[in-house]
Amino acid sequence: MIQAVNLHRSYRIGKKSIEVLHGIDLNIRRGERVFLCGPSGAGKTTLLYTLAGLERPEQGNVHIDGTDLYTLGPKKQAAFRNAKIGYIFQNYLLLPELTALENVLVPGAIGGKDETEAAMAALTRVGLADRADHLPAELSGGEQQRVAIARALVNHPPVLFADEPTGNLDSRNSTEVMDLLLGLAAESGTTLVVVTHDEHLATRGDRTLIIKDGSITDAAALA
Ligand SMILES: Nc1ncnc2c1ncn2[C@@H]1O[C@H](COP(=O)(O)OP(=O)(O)OP(=O)(O)O)[C@@H](O)[C@H]1O
Repeated sequence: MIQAVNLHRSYRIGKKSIEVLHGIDLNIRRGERVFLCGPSGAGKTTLLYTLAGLERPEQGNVHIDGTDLYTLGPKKQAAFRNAKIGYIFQNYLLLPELTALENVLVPGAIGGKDETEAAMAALTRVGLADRADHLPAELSGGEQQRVAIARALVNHPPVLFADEPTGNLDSRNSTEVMDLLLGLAAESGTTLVVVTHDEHLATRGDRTLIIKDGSITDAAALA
């Protein structure tokens, strides 16, 4: 479902260029749940952005469901992402001036009865139907994260990326949010890639990958 070949990405800081992704190859099967771990600054977010079409690699390519992401023009790529890819950003990234319902509506073509129904259905799936009119500031961290999950899933994407979805939550909320994410993904056969620092949570998928020094290793291979 997700195939990455020879991904290279570096950042220029002053005069220095630092290579963050060092020729990464990756194959993730349809419906597989993969956890991605690694030290802070190892490149987990950069890899997720690159796999999701949000950051073009300097070398290499990414195929999602058979489509070569970075050969698409900007409009086609945006439409492809909207249909195929859900993304849960680090720190929720909800728009503070919009209600929970309006935040979930953001990925759709704004407005229309069907979109509102779909957004309400997504909020219901994450247990927040009664909070639809609340602003993010009126919600707890766990609730905000659930709104972000509803937003990522509103279009029923076959692929879902989640960057530290429990990073700001206490352990009870972390378990609840991870249960929800894994449950929703299992219900619809979603391919799931989750970045986490939490080694306990990282064992709950089908596979754990470790990124270190710009390269990726299967955790099972290290065991
Ligand atoms: N836009 C940018 N410009 C310059 N350097 C960047 C940029 N984005 C990331 N980096 C650098 O690339 C490296 C990898 O960053 P990335 O955010 O991918 O790491 P990470 O593994 O997700 O870290 P964390 O676990 O702390 O979130 C870091 O050294 C970071 O400082």
